[in-house]
Amino acid sequence: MGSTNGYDALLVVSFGGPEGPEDVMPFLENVVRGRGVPRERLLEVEAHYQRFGGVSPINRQCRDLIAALDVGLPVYWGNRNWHPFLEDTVRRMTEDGVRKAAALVTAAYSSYSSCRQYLDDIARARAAVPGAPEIVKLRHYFDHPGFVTAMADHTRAALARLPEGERDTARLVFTAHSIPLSMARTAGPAGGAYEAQLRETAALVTERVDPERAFDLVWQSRSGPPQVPWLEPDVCDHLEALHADGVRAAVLVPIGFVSDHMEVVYDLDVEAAATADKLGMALSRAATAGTHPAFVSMVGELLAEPEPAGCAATCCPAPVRPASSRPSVPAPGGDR
Ligand SMILES: CC1=C(CCC(=O)O)c2cc3nc(cc4[nH]c(cc5[nH]c(cc1n2)c(C)c5CCC(=O)O)c(CCC(=O)O)c4C)C(CCC(=O)O)=C3C
Ligand SMILES: [Fe+2]
Repeated sequence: MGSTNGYDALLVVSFGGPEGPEDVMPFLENVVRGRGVPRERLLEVEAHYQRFGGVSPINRQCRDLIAALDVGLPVYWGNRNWHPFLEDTVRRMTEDGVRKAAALVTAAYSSYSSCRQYLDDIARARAAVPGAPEIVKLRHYFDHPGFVTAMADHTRAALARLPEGERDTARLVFTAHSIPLSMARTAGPAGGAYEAQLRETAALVTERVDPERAFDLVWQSRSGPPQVPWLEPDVCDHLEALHADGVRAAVLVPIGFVSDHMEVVYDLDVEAAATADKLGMALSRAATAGTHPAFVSMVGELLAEPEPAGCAATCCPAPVRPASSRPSVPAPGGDR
């Protein structure tokens, strides 16, 4: 396809995840360094990973997406929290003579966690490698027709998997990762962008699937200390509330994520599924965008767009954390 912006490579930037039992704790420590996540929560999450043999599905999904891409450029892959680390990838790109790469981040929305942290980690990796290429982050794609089409197709397929008698009245329940309220308030140029963008995508998907149907946006995977307020309601509490209102069936649509990684397969397919089971509700979970052809084509379309202006330095600032949650000694590699 070539590129109008002088890109000579595409860099896929993702979260990273463990690939075996012994990777799990060091990975989790990278993720939560300086973030004030209670130890008990960490051990709980460790058990989620160990239940799946210590292997997060996210790396396989990144490899599958990269294999499906056909953008006429060399494609590199680097993660924030596990191998292949961004810094190692940027070093390889530099050795290969890459001058200007476009970055596709596997997170579609604005917020500190889903945008700024990726930008910071790209900047840190570039700073560590002399002669590193310029890296231009592609724009947020939450409302791109490729992403919306993929999610709409997967939502229709999930509806079709419900028992026939429940399909017409099933509620669409869109989910995304909860974030602290302080982070939600400062997301995007004017604040509130994470939730507003998610609501917009949920509406766009619903419009394509069945404009008459009721839908909700709820949250999953909350962590952090209990006294810190995060976006609510949690998906499992919401299923209880729907049940109490007489709703008999729901389709969970994880629009907050682009692949069926651990937060999706554990928090929805294990936990939310158990809640629905207990309540006697029919539940079906839509696949994430993954390697849906419309999502794959979107990447080529983003590369052909005029070069994005990029986020202002003041956009999606790091949330102020309680002093007790900050490390007293900076960790090697900095505050990821
Ligand atoms: C907005 C958002 C996304 C979506 C955007 C994006 O995709 O980036 C996302 C994705 C992901 N989150 C993931 C994993 C984890 N997130 C954690 C912790 C946290 N996530 C947060 C936010 C988000 N997270 C926040 C505010 C925290 C609290 C700590 C902090 O303030 O930073 C923890 C620590 C344990 C825990 O506390 O749960 C883990 C293990 C994985 C990998 C899954 C796999 O391995 O398959 C993925 C894709
Ligand atoms: Fe997370």
